[in-house]
This record gives sequence, structure tokens and C-alpha cells, in this order.
Amino acid sequence: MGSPAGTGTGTGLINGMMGRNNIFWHECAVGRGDRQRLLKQKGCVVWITGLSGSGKSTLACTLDHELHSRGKLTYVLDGDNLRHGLNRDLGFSAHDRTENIRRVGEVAKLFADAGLICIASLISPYRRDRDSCRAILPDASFIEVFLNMPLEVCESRDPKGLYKLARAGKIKGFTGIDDPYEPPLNCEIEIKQEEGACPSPSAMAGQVVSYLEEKGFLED
Ligand SMILES: Nc1ncnc2c1ncn2[C@@H]1O[C@H](COP(=O)(O)OS(=O)(=O)O)[C@@H](OP(=O)(O)O)[C@H]1O
Ligand SMILES: Nc1ncnc2c1ncn2[C@@H]1O[C@H](COP(=O)(O)OP(=O)(O)O)[C@@H](O)[C@H]1O
Repeated sequence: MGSPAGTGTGTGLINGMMGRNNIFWHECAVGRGDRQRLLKQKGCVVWITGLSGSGKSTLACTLDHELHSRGKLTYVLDGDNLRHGLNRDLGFSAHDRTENIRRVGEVAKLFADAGLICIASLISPYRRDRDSCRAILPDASFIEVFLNMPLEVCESRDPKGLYKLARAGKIKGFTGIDDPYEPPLNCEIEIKQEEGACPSPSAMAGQVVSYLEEKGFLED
């Protein structure tokens, strides 16, 4: 299943489909289904979006640990971390954020095709960019998780002191302060405060694990 739409024939080149600029798609005999059977799980992308300080990295790592302890193969793509390497040339303009999300979406797609449960945690403030990532994944294998924490909560946490700098005008274009965040309209999972309290990291991860179990991603 190595073709662009995940529907390859398993033999040789698929002419026409990717024949753009004389570049063709090459199919291998071992496909996504074979890898999934080996791993006893289904490849997918858990895409965590939310404001800085909403708990994206905390959820990603807690979920990673929980799935790993259940014998599942996972990999975390964290926005902050990727900006040290793959995306080190990008800043925080709308154009650069879009390119950031496009690249991470493509990498996440490869991990999912490899059969892994890929956990991506990025602010990803633009709906259109998240939807573009969803569009390149096979049906239902893009799971958007909205960490819906109020700005006041995120700002009061401020573990890196960035909100303080943004309020002081020392960082320009900070998401939620003077740069936009577009909440999802149709996400698979929303994590929010209950009676004014944020769920614990293990409760947040539990919500995602339940979804993955229910939809059959934790078996082949
Ligand atoms: N201007 C501005 N706006 C938002 N965030 C900023 C900014 N400058 C630096 N940072 C730090 O970068 C982290 C977000 O990187 P992402 O790759 O997730 O951002 S984005 O998806 O491209 O919007 C973000 O990490 P998290 O706090 O983990 O979200 C910040 O630490
Ligand atoms: N569910 C939670 N309950 C309480 N504090 C949390 C929770 N999730 C994250 N935090 C704390 O909030 C801060 C920001 O979390 P982090 O995961 O770094 O957010 P993000 O990756 O979205 O910037 C950290 O200090 C973290 O310990």
C-alpha cells in the first residue's frame, strides 16, 4: 500500500498517478497491511492542537508512555523539538507555520504508513493547514485532538515565560496574544476543563486511548 492514495496494486510503477515532471511512484511488495499485521496495530496520526501551554507535549508524552507500556509502537513529533532540526529554518509567520505543518504532516503520514501510531503535537493554529494534513492520510487515520484550555489557564502556567515576554511586546506574533488560533470545528476528540479543573495528564491520555481502542487502532 505504498501509493499516494494507499491503493496501489503492489506491482512496479504506477504510471500517470504521479507522472508529474517525469517523476513516478514506485511500489514495493511489502505494504502497509503487512507492516500492520507484524506490529498488531493500525498506523495512524494522533494530531494534538492547542495553545502554547495547553498541555500538548504533556499529553503526547503521557500517551506515548501508556501505549508503549501496552506493547504498541509509537513516535512523537513535537513542534518545539522539530524546530531544532527539520524545521530549523522556519519562524512563526503565517507562511512559515503553514510550511511547518505541511512538513510535519508529510512525516507523520510516513510514520503512519510504516504502521506506527504517530503522535504529533504542534500549535498548528490554522484550520486549513490541519485539514490539509487530514486530507493526505487514508480515511479515519487522522485523529485530531483539540486541547481546549482557556488562554488564562495557559498564560498562568507559562512554563517558558513566553506569554510574559509576549505581553511585554518582546515577542511579536505570539499565538493567542497577537496571532490567531483557529479552533477545530469537527475534531475527533476534545479535551477540556470539567467543573473548572483540567483533567490530569493520565486522564487526558486515557481519553485518547479509549478512542483508539474503540476504533480498532490497537489491533491489526
Ligand atoms: N510567536 C510564537 N507563537 C507561538 N509559539 C512560539 C512563538 N515563538 C516561539 N514559540 C515556541 O514555539 C513552540 C510552537 O511551535 P509549533 O511548531 O508547535 O508552532 S506552529 O504549529 O508552527 O504554530 C511553542 O511551544 P509550545 O509552548 O510547546 O506550544 C513555543 O515554545
Ligand atoms: N493536565 C494537566 N494538568 C495540570 N498541568 C498540566 C497538565 N498538562 C500540562 N500541564 C502543565 O502545563 C505546562 C504546559 O504543558 P506543556 O505540555 O508544555 O504544554 P504545550 O506543549 O501545549 O506548550 C507544563 O508546566 C505542564 O506540566
